[in-house]
Amino acid sequence: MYEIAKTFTFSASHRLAGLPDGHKCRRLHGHNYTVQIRLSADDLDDHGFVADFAELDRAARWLRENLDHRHLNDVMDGPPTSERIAAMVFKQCAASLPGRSRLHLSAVRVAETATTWAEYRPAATAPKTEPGR
Ligand SMILES: Nc1nc2c(c(=O)[nH]1)N=C([C@H](O)[C@H](O)COP(=O)(O)OP(=O)(O)OP(=O)(O)O)CN2
Ligand SMILES: [Zn+2]
Repeated sequence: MYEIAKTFTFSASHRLAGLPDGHKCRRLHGHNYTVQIRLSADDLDDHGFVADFAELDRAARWLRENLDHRHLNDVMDGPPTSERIAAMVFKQCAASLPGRSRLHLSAVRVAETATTWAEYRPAATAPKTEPGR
């Protein structure tokens, strides 16, 4: 299987109001989010591409138009965690991809900081855990 990826950024504010009293993330704050969108295929097209990287630009349009410089609590129902943002972006990007069965949106990864990330991928393509773990 081949996989391509492109990374996008957006800036937004949020607060995670359901966290315990005193947790710093209950307070209004913001992040420069990084979103990596990954597209896979079992074979390549006539150009030797999984898909033109421009396909990923199109998939990310929703992200730029709907999340950049927004307050994420206003955009989402429920807590705007990285995990839930990744799932939301995945669903939106999947809907905007061309309807060619050769291509699969394999994962969306969201990072709030340089050292943390959360990823959403459909269960069918999730890596298997080792027995006994
Ligand atoms: N599993 C998750 N945990 C946390 C999330 C999340 O989306 N998923 N989000 C937060 C907050 O948004 C917080 O702003 C980020 O927390 P953290 O990485 O701790 O941020 P810092 O830059 O302050 O990191 P330090 O290592 O503490 O300096 C919290 N948890
Ligand atoms: Zn935060």
